[in-house]
Amino acid sequence: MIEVRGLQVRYGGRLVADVPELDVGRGECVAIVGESGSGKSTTLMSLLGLTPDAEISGHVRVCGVDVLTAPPRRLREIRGARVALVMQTPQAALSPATRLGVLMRRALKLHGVGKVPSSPTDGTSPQGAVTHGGKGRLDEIMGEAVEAVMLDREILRRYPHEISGGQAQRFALALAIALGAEVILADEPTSALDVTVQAEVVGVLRRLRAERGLALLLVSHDLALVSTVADRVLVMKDGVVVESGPAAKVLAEPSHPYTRELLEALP
Ligand SMILES: Nc1ncnc2c1ncn2[C@@H]1O[C@H](COP(=O)(O)OP(=O)(O)OP(=O)(O)O)[C@@H](O)[C@H]1O
Repeated sequence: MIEVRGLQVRYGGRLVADVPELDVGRGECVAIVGESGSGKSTTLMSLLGLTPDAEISGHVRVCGVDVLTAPPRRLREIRGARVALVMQTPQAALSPATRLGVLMRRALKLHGVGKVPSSPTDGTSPQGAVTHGGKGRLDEIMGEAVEAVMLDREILRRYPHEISGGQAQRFALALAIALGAEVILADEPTSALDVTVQAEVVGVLRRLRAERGLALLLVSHDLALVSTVADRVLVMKDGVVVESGPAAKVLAEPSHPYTRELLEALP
C-alpha cells in the first residue's frame, strides 16, 4: 500500500527527511519515531504530496499512485478517501456548530460514498449513471463505521464540543472507515490524550488493522505506544533514518545510541 525508495525532502536546500526505504503492506503497522524536528511529519506529509514548498525527490507509491509525479486529479482520488490523515487534535478540524452525523454525511457525499448504479431499465436515468443510495444506505454506513471504532451511534447527534478528545480521535477514524480508507496516516494520534484514553484509541487502531486489513503508518515520539501497535519501526534523527527493523527487536535490542537514548527517556 505504501512503497518509498530514496525519498529526500529539502526546505531551502536543507535536507529535512532522508528515507531510503519504507514499505507498509495491507494489515501492517509501521511507526516512525524520533524527537521533535527529526523529519517524521515531513515524511508522512510527503506521502500525500502535501509538502508544497519542499524540493522532493525519490519514489513514493501510495495505493498504486506515484505521488511525486501524479497529476493533481490522481492525488485527489487518494487524499481523504483511500488514504486518511489522522492528526493529533481532530476536533480543531470539525465545524463547531454542526452535528457529527451531518459532518460525516457531507464528507461521504462529497466523495460519492453510498452511490449505487441506477437501474438501466427504470427509464428515468441513462445507463451507467449513479444515484445516491438514499438516506438509509448512508445511515447504515455511518452507523457501522462508528461502531467499528467502539463508539455508540448516538454520538452522531452530538456537536464537536460535546465529545472528549479520545472520542474525537475515534470519530476521525470512523470517518476514515466510512470513506473506505485503505491506508491511515496517523500523526501523533494519542499525544493529546490522557493515558487511559490513549489505550482506547490504540485498541481501535489494532482492531482496524486486524479486522479490516488497513495499512497504518504511525508517527509518534511515544515508544510505549509504538511497542503495542507497530510491526516495524524507523527511528529518525535530524532527518536521517538511524535505525529500522522489527519493532520488537529495535525496542528490545537497539543498535543505535540515539534509539537507546529514546528508550532511556521513557518514564
Ligand atoms: N514548510 C516548511 N518550511 C521550512 N522548514 C520546514 C517546513 N516544515 C518542516 N520544516 C522543517 O523540517 C524539519 C523537520 O520537521 P518535522 O515537522 O518533519 O519534524 P517532526 O519530527 O515531525 O517534529 P514534530 O514532532 O515537532 O512535528 C524541522 O527542522 C522543521 O523546521
